[in-house]
Amino acid sequence: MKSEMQSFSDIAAKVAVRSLIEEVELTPKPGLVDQVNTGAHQDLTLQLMIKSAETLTDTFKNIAFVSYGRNPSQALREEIAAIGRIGERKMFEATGGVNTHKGAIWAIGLLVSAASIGKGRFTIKEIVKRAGEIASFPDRHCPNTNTNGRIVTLKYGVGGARGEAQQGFPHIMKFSLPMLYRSRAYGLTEEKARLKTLLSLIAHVDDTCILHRGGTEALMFAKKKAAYFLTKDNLECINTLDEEFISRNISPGGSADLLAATLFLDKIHALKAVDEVQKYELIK
Ligand SMILES: CC(C)(COP(=O)(O)OP(=O)(O)OC[C@H]1O[C@@H](n2cnc3c(N)ncnc32)[C@H](O)[C@@H]1O)[C@@H](O)C(=O)NCCC(=O)NCCS
Ligand SMILES: Nc1ncnc2c1ncn2[C@@H]1O[C@H](COP(=O)(O)OP(=O)(O)OP(=O)(O)O)[C@@H](O)[C@H]1O
Repeated sequence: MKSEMQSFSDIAAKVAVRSLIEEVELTPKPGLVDQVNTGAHQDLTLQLMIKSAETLTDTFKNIAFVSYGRNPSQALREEIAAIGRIGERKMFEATGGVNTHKGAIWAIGLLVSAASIGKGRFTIKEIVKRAGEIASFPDRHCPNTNTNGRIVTLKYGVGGARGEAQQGFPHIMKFSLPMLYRSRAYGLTEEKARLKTLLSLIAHVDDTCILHRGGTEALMFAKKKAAYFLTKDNLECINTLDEEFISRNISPGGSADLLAATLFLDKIHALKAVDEVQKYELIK
């Protein structure tokens, strides 16, 4: 029989991978890979994104397993960083060197770890708080390479993926989760609710993917346009935004990662209320 720790790790990994797949399958999305086009990307496809997500199951499972019932600490930070880096390697092997989910491994990896610290019983607020604590321990084994994110965070003085996590995912707590819940309560279809959730992120996140490709001008453009489309009831015209992003080479990859992280938190929270048998039914 499986231990509680093994069951939770299996479930958390399934929910994490499901969230990644649901993010990429959401269509339309401006500038991002979806079921209709590959957005502002020449090297990514829907199939590659799904394959990449599926290779990450063991990474998330192992992160949950080593985190179960522990407290945030330097030791835990280093253990999950090592697992996260193995995950990144597997992702690059599966995609032939293309970056499909680097930011997502980071954000969702931390959230999986935090949820597992609480043995699946934490509230969303507790999960993001613990994730922030883990991310705030120094990454002593981080290779000293000049990643796009690092170059851009220094150049423009923004927090990027690291800052977002260290602060306890403020854009999820302030914008995307409230938008998801409000849109559902308002009676929007789940698809539209998720699209609005994504737009709420693009309108506020200092996305290093956008900054790296197009600087401040592109970031300002993306934020302004997303805020404008959020005021529209008819979201069908989102295809126009997709065309504008593609023509300017804008890809809000950081917001896409945070959308997947939002879906992860929403699902993990929903699973708290059901018993073990129902859990497996729900995540099948
Ligand atoms: C912190 C990470 C993301 C590296 O960050 P860095 O900015 O140097 O890298 P890079 O530019 O290659 O990737 C940044 C990624 O974050 C996403 N992103 C961009 N902006 C933002 C933002 N504002 N908020 C959240 N995510 C963002 C993008 O999609 C992008 O893919 C991460 O790869 C890392 O350090 N991993 C080590 C393994 C680890 O510690 N894991 C622990 C948990 S699994
Ligand atoms: N649906 C999606 N479409 C495109 N990118 C996504 C999607 N979902 C998540 N992302 C995120 O966007 C990032 C890819 O962005 P990008 O290709 O700009 O990064 P890069 O490879 O670091 O830089 P560049 O391609 O500009 O040289 C991935 O790390 C991934 O986490």
